[in-house]
Amino acid sequence: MTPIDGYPILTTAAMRAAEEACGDPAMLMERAGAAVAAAVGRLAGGSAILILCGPGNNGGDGYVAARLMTAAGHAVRVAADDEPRSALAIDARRRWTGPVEPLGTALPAPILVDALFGTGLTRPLENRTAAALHRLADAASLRIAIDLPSGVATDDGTVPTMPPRFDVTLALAAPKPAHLLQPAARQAGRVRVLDIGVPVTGDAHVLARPVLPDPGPESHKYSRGMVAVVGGDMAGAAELASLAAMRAGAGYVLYLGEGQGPPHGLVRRRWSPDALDDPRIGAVVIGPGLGRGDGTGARLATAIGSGHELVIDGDALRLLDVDAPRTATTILTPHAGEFAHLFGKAWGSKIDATRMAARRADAVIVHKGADTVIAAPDGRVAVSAGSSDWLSAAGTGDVLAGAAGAMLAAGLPPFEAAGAAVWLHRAAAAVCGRSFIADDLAAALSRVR
Ligand SMILES: NC(=O)C1=CN([C@@H]2O[C@H](COP(=O)(O)OP(=O)(O)OC[C@H]3O[C@@H](n4cnc5c(N)ncnc54)[C@H](OP(=O)(O)O)[C@@H]3O)[C@@H](O)[C@H]2O)[C@H](O)CC1
Ligand SMILES: [K+]
Repeated sequence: MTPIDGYPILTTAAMRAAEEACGDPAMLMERAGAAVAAAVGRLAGGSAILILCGPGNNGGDGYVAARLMTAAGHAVRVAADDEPRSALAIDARRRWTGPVEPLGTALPAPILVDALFGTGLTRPLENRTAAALHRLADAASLRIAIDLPSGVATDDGTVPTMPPRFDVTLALAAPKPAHLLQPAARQAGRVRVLDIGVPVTGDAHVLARPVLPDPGPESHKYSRGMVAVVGGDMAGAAELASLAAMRAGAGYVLYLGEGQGPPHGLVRRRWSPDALDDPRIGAVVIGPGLGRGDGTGARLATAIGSGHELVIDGDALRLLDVDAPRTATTILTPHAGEFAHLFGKAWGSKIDATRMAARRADAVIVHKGADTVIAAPDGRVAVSAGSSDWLSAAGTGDVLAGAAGAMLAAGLPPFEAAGAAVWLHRAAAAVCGRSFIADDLAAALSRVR
């Protein structure tokens, strides 16, 4: 049972291709069932287990696990409505010698294992199946989904049928998009990968802890990275971005706008058209608090023309022409509304849509949300799992933009810089707990850096 950080994310088709490349499918199901049996056995302790089996290979995994756990001394019952249809599942069912109860009348058990549907779900669950799943899940004290909660669409994280909320989902071989994308991801609970000997690769990964450069004896403020934050109508937002850049590790942050006061380490200067003419600037952050008034378009044009690496956020995203050529490395940080404004109606999953947008804009895109997706123009994707719902507050996006500026100025390539900023932002939110404010979040970056 491995945490998912850093794992490749596989779609249904990619998972099938990986399985096929592995040879004997019966051996794979036996391995999957054995891995499930070991994991569920550990989670269950001595409690009784009820396994719900569907007609496909997800159900087949359930029958194999039931057989192996019974042999290991666990109290296991099986419930199913449909006879198995795939050859593998038929064989797995044949080798389960215990009774199979109807779903509708099965009594609950403390440990519920959902092996109804996995990657092969093609339509909503029948009402009676969904009702039985919810009834039995509600009565259980631990709910475990095999591969995926039954009812979610593997490749885009939509929910043709809303499953119960599981405590643990055991992803076979690799996480799938539905383990990360909302609303499905919420229902999966903690996701752990079971290694079943299928090698998996891909260009989309679960965001992993970044390797961040630490200062050394030779370091000085400019070598740690100089970030310029372009201010505008709302000083507070740009100041938050500035503070976040400092807390994320930038050696020198220059705030170009109105306003006075702490922190005293922040260098304040009025905006002027030549304000960015400093070769020591490593990254420019523009958008937080920029506003949409007169002169904001000119500030954005100056930032883009400066040739410095860019983080474009907030109001600047409303002014940006994504198709206009830019020479500088760019990170764009849209939330869903800004993404729709920039790129129109999304096609496919959030992963697909963000990847296409990154190609089109020739920029790294941080498509924010409870399931933040980061994509690079070369097709690489990282998805952030498990961020705090308390991040849904004003100013948290400004903090992310500032952190991204610090990572760029520190010399990280843009895809890695964006991923590092998202990681730090999420980690800072985790240490802040509940009902924190954006200022707390910025301050907490120092604790997780
Ligand atoms: N990852 C691995 O290496 C391994 C994964 N395994 C497991 O296999 C499943 C995928 O198995 P598959 O048989 O492709 O799919 P499912 O078990 O999810 O279900 C497909 C069957 O269910 C029918 N179906 C689909 N949707 C519904 C629905 N809403 N209601 C009723 N029936 C439904 C479908 O029939 P069709 O009519 O759509 O053709 C199929 O009969 C994967 O998730 C893993 O658990 C293997 O063990 C090997 C290793
Ligand atoms: K399942």
